[in-house]
Amino acid sequence: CHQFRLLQCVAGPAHWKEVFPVANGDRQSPIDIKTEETKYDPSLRPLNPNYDPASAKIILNNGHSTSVEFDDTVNKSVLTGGPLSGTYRLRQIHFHWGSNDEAGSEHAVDGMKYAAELHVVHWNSEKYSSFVEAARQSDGLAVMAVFLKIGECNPQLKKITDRLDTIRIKGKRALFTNFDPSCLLPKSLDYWTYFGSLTVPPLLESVIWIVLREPISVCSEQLAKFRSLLSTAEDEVACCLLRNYRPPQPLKGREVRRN
Ligand SMILES: COc1ccc(C[C@@]2(O)NC(=S)NC2=O)c(OC)c1
Ligand SMILES: [Zn+2]
Repeated sequence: CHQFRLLQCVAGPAHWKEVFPVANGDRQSPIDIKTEETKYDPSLRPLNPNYDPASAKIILNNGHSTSVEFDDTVNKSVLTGGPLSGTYRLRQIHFHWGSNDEAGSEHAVDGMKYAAELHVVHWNSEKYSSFVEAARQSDGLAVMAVFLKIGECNPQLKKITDRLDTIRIKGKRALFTNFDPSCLLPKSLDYWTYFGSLTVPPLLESVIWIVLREPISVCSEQLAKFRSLLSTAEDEVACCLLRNYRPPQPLKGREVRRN
């Protein structure tokens, strides 16, 4: 797996700018949220996630993360409110984690990183006709980020971690339905919001980030299951997907607002 490591290190975040110059752009994600510098904005509304469990379709290992993909051909599962104008349609959820419990989240709060981070990805179905089109627009995507803090095993997350052994190899997928991702949201939907980007190439600067302030819990055993996923396909030397978080990027004068 050594030579693969070499390949991975060449393809690591420090080298992305050589292939994707936007990596040095003005609205890159993730960021370190300095809570003292966030600005209360009374115009921010409550978040209004409204998901239909029947939208869930499959669980997938794409080699970079594990995701649950939803049917986004109609406005059945949507996010409205918060900083958003219009309706954003649920597309998928996926996770970021690290090689140990001390780090793994993409966003940081006053320099502190959580063990992992959930991204709930939506696209602006009012203005654009597909996810791919929306992903190229400055207001195309809305991603809700939820921090996972080491503690009690999370019974809702168990619905996902119990299925990971069936999709260990990159490219594997399995049916996964009757799942409402609201079950992974904390009690409080208070949030910070800022304009940013995807955190994996092509790093498109099309994301309205909504970072929930309250974490949900995850236990070490559940995180270990994420790390046992393989970043390699059937015919390759097996390599575990030990970490998949991008480090915080320069704020470049952006404002982080809070409700
Ligand atoms: C072009 O479409 C893309 C490309 C990459 C990702 C993955 C990611 O970069 N985006 C976020 S958010 N976290 C990530 O790891 C994506 O996720 C919805 C959609
Ligand atoms: Zn992500």
